[in-house]
Amino acid sequence: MTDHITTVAGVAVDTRHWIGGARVASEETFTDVSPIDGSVLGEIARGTATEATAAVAAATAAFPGWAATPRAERARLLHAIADGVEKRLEEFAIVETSDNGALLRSHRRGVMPRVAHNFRFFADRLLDLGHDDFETRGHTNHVSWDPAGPCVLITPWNAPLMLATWKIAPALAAGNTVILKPAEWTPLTASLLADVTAEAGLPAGVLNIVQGYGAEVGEALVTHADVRRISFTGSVPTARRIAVAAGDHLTPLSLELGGKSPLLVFADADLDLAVDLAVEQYDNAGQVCLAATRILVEETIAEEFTRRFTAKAAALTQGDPRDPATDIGPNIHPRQVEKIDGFVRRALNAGARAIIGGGPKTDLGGLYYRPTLLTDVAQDSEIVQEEVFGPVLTLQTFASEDEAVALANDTRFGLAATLATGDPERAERVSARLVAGTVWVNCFFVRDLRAPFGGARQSGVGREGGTWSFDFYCDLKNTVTAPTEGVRHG
Ligand SMILES: NC(=O)c1ccc[n+]([C@@H]2O[C@H](COP(=O)([O-])OP(=O)(O)OC[C@H]3O[C@@H](n4cnc5c(N)ncnc54)[C@H](O)[C@@H]3O)[C@@H](O)[C@H]2O)c1
Ligand SMILES: O=C/C=C/C=C(\O)C(=O)O
Repeated sequence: MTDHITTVAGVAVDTRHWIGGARVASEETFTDVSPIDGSVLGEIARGTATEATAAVAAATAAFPGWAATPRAERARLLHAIADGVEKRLEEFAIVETSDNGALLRSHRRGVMPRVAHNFRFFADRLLDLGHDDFETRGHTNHVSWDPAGPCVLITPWNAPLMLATWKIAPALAAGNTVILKPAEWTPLTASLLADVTAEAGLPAGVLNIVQGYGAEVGEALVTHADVRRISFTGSVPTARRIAVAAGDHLTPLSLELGGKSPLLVFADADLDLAVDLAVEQYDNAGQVCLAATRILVEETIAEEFTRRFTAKAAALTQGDPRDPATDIGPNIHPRQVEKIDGFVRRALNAGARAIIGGGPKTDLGGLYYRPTLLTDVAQDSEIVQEEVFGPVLTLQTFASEDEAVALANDTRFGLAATLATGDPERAERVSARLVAGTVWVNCFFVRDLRAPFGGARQSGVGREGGTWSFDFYCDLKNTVTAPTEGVRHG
């Protein structure tokens, strides 16, 4: 590493913050390590309240100019950023894989194209954004979508750039300025994005990126009085802290949190499809907020389901996420692996049985965990109620539709639910009864950015996506104008 630049898989990445259109170093740094092999990727600037204050000041200064920039020009710049991401897609993909250990083939084919799409989608949606004017006794009501101001966006490590741009794009489209605080385990692709936005011509201070720990720079950002919106994706305990911090200034919040989503498999389902959907839950080594980690199977088909699931899961290849043949890569961090294993140990001690897996895959080194399916688990047990965030699923059976729905909803979460059934009427009935922000019927992770996205109960507060993103990131205003002549006070 020289002059704050580190080279990751041949790609030069600046390790400093990006504040007001300039690179800014901190006195202290933290070490970013690759989960693939434990190698050091860089010494990253460790922000404090000083950098948080500077970033909010830069975002505040840039706000009036950006807010006044015509929608068409804002949209053009967002498309230019998408072009830049697409042009450097391979670099983004390999750097993200090095940093968080998710599959390179997923980053190439799915995740990084989605990053570009996040910008394109919200740019286009901005141009369509409107509201029909309406009349009240001769007065016109005109609704406008005013930009709100500087937005603090705080994001996790499991899909770093995808989840960051899912917030950055609508916030910028809306005419706001942004301060992003990426997760400290995955700081790199956000820094590359800063380069791309500069090349695209985004004015200085419109997007700022501060690196560092949540308890330090993160806390300083969410308590800042000049911040007009906070959007957070991460865990429930952190969300609680942020909500309390935001309470001081009553800063509006959007929270996208954890889950313990069910996969309901009815006897009338296409069993191969159901098994495919279940095995898909090991994607990203189980580090997916939406993952359907509680498999609920109708008891008459449980044996056959388990047989096919076991065969299918046995064919999964674990290993280096850069290898195109790999299906499951490492988990993010030794702490995360310890946490996953703790959940599994306690479940086994409480009487659970591991149908597959049940521990780390030691021959690959410390961070790989064997895909695990646990059965004989009590509904009120920790393993059924708490989010593990690793490749660990539970299997329970049900005897009736009512029981299936009762088990599915018996959780403090409500992010998503998936059901497999061959009966469209059952699909409709059950979907209507499930508590979840998204329900997938005979499919999983089909995402359309026009749809509302978020969770019920402790899976979140508010919805983002499509118009809902603009609802959150804008200060909606209604202007009521009297007729030029005639009526006053109606
Ligand atoms: N609903 C969704 O869309 C979604 C998507 C992905 C992940 N998740 C959830 O995220 C969690 C995993 O991510 P994680 O472990 O990085 O979560 P986390 O809550 O530990 O950290 C998330 C972010 O918050 C920051 N942070 C921590 N303390 C803070 C504080 N006091 N003030 C401000 N910022 C602070 C962290 O630095 C990080 O950037 C899981 O629960 C998962 O379900 C949810
Ligand atoms: O791990 C969680 C993944 C969340 C996905 C999205 O936020 C999305 O697809 O927009």
